[in-house]
Amino acid sequence: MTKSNPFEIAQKQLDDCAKILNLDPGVHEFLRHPRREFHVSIPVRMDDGSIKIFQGYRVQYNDALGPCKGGIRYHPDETIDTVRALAAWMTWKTSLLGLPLGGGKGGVICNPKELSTGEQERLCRGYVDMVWQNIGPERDVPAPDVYTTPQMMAWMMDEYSKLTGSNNFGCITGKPLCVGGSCGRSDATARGGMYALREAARELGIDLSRATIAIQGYGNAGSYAHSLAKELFGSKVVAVSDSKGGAFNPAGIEPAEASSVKAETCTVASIPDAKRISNEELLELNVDILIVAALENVITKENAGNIKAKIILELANGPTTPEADEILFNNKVHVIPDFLANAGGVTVSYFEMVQNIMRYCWSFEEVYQRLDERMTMAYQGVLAASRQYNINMRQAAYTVAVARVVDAMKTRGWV
Ligand SMILES: NC(=O)C1=CN([C@@H]2O[C@H](COP(=O)(O)OP(=O)(O)OC[C@H]3O[C@@H](n4cnc5c(N)ncnc54)[C@H](O)[C@@H]3O)[C@@H](O)[C@H]2O)C=CC1
Ligand SMILES: O=C(O)CCC(=O)C(=O)O
Repeated sequence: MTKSNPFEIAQKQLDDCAKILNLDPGVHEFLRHPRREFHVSIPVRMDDGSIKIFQGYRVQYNDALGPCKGGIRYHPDETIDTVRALAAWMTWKTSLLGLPLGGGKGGVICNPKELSTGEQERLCRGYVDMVWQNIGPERDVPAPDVYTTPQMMAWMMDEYSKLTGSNNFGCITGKPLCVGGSCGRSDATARGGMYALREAARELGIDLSRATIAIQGYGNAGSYAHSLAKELFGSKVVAVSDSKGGAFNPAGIEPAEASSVKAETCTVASIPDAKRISNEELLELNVDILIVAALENVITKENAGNIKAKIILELANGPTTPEADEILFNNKVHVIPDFLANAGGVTVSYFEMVQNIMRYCWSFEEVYQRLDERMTMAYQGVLAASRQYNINMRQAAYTVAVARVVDAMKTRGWV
């Protein structure tokens, strides 16, 4: 099976939306491509004294609604097309949530698991050295994504501050609390997803306190989804997985156990008393809710028909291909699409920017309440559009988000 190109998928999704909105062909073509992108070579002094060159990218997809915003991914399989797709999805995400921000994304081809702490720090500073003139609070504000951490954001913020000669905390989000981070950013992606899930369950008449859940991916998004599903709803998580495989226990898996096993063995697959399963098997389990929280293209036309969950919460970006979307819609599986489901992260990143610029420090309660309001409003808006046009939830999210970006472009006189 050939691996689908995420940017071609993002473009196909936009093409479907252009038809529904009857978009002007020129406007449609403009939105199919990033406005600007940077390709950089980053020299890093390795611990053995050698110099290694890493390839990096920053894509600024569209900034009609405000400065670009989006994470930086470190991954050995990173490609420019993955970054382009992620930057496009960021554009629709910030728009859908009503944030005064555009969409961007960054990436570096590397495996941080193979780098020492010192090498990671030099790579983070080197990345900023290459892009600092093109980012910043008024231009483009990066954040964490797959295999990047709050500590890395702190090094990047520090490098940017040194280069600009001021304490520029608002240049990057997802920072640790002691250097301008926000309460609630660490679990924001999963928490926002839980608020959307609560709305969907209410709509479908599913009692979350009795629901069973399987979670693919056990990093920032997936592990917090596990603990929050238990804390907020009392749901039973029966399966979890990461890049090394999965574990299934119909009696339920405790978040504390999964986290401690992962800390000790580097994988959740070795949880005792659980059956080892593959990532593919996890997707097809007989559960009420499937949470995908790893990478792109995991739900495809090959496996979509075998999915038994009633709700899919897409905390990952781009986990479902367009062919799979059609199958899921026909099978009445309620998909909470990525740029709605995982928008909690960028929403609290936006709160972090606001606090940095205004020198505020909001409490956890203030952050949770503001996040809940935005996620609930976004979910209800998408549901209403899906009913109005009889389209799936992803197409509905696109219609709301793209219309706002087009309106801003027209008002600014771009098109
Ligand atoms: N961290 C954030 O604030 C946000 C993250 N996302 C998305 O959520 C997804 C996960 O990101 P994070 O949790 O931040 O990353 P992370 O780096 O904290 O964790 C990634 C997890 O995915 C697992 N994984 C990697 N390859 C896998 C595979 N082939 N099969 C199964 N599991 C695999 C890893 O083992 C790890 O547990 C990504 O799609 C990311 O773009 C979306 C919005 C915000
Ligand atoms: O927090 C942010 O600014 C963006 C997070 C991100 O990369 C995403 O939502 O995919």
